[in-house]
Amino acid sequence: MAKHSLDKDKIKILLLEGVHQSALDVLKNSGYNNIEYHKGSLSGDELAEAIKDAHFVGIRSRTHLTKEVLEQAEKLVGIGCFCIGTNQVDLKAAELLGIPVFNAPFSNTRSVAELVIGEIIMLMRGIPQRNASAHKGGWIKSAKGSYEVRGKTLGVIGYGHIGTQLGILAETLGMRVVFYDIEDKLPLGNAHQLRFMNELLAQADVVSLHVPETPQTKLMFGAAQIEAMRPGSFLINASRGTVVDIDALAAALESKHLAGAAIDVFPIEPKSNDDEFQSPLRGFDNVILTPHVGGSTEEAQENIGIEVAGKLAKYSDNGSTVTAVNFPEVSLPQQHGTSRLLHIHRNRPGILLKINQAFSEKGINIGGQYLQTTADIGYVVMEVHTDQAAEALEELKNIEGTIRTRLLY
Ligand SMILES: NC(=O)C1=CN([C@@H]2O[C@H](COP(=O)(O)OP(=O)(O)OC[C@H]3O[C@@H](n4cnc5c(N)ncnc54)[C@H](O)[C@@H]3O)[C@@H](O)[C@H]2O)C=CC1
Ligand SMILES: O=C(O)CCC(=O)C(=O)O
Repeated sequence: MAKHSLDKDKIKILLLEGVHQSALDVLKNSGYNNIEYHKGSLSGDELAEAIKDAHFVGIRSRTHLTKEVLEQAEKLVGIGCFCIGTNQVDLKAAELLGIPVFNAPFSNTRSVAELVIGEIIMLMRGIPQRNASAHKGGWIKSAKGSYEVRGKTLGVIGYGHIGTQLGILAETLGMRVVFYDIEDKLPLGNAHQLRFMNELLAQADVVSLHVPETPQTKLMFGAAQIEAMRPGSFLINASRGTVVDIDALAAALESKHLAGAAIDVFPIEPKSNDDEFQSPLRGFDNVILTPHVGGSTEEAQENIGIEVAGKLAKYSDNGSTVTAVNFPEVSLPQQHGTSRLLHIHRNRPGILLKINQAFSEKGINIGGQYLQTTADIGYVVMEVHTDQAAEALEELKNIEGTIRTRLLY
């Protein structure tokens, strides 16, 4: 029978931001019932209080797990981002504290691509302003400024999982697709990669941004890029709010250089649905504003729940870190008849030697050993006879450079 260094009922899992019921089902089916569930995000003292005795935490994009928050979370062993973006977590701090971070790299990508397709059609038909007018009793029955998407050019910036799917969907509507990416990418369908972003901006009737938040993408789309877009074209951003200079965008809408925009992500987003949304883009009838719902569909959230909860349960059960975004990746078979020890340490020469020496001096036989490292940390998983597991754990705790140890079973 499997034994954990902690009884599964003592492993507290904190789930925030209303992650899908499927996550709870997976965790409960894996024997984890000590779950604290919150519909919204937490911050400040509330977050510190809830996370201080949690072993795992599950979040979406609103909860910020900074170095300070993580340092207060003394029991935390794993983080699940129930989304794609992991920029809301200080990944380096988590790594140095020996905490792997998992996400769902694909599960909501189709949902984002579908939303953007809908927005392209709505924007090119001038629907947002007609809709706004009709709500006020107006009636703009006119073809002026309304276009089919067929034959128009879509410029995709960031041709990854979302950008590629968007390109394929746009082509089925008869659009021509060009893209810009810092990497050489295989163009799908008839898409065409352009070497310079400005080439794309000069050609595109609609520009859609699908880059991750990195130091390089911060404000990468500012006044100069907006100015380089074709007069009367449209901008869509469902990537991250830090990528676009919102004031520059507002100015281009004000001057009518751009005919409209669809924005799903903002530099500052309300912490909960009860907080007011503030943005210089409020009040433009030709702008579709959505509350960061690009990936918020029932299908995506259910799949994300299953995927990320499964990764957390697997790490807790057998130490597997495959697909962790900040951690050495170790893929492990289930072990029978032995106990498994996890040891996370500062990556410096000789640690493995010290572990093996310590075990050898105590007569602890190692049945299996797996080691992976990053530049800063090492992650070693060992199998030992169950009778010797407790003694082996004590030995591991005393190895210089140890960040964290766990005995699984
Ligand atoms: N609005 C929403 O609800 C959602 C937003 N997202 C955001 O969308 C982003 C993209 O998602 P995926 O397509 O799955 O990511 P991905 O990692 O598959 O693709 C990103 C692409 O951007 C490229 N890239 C990186 N830096 C670049 C730069 N400076 N210039 C041009 N290209 C650059 C990469 O080479 C890569 O091809 C996520 O990182 C996330 O922030 C993701 C899901 C839902
Ligand atoms: O659904 C969410 O909470 C965030 C979606 C997102 O932006 C992502 O997956 O990166």
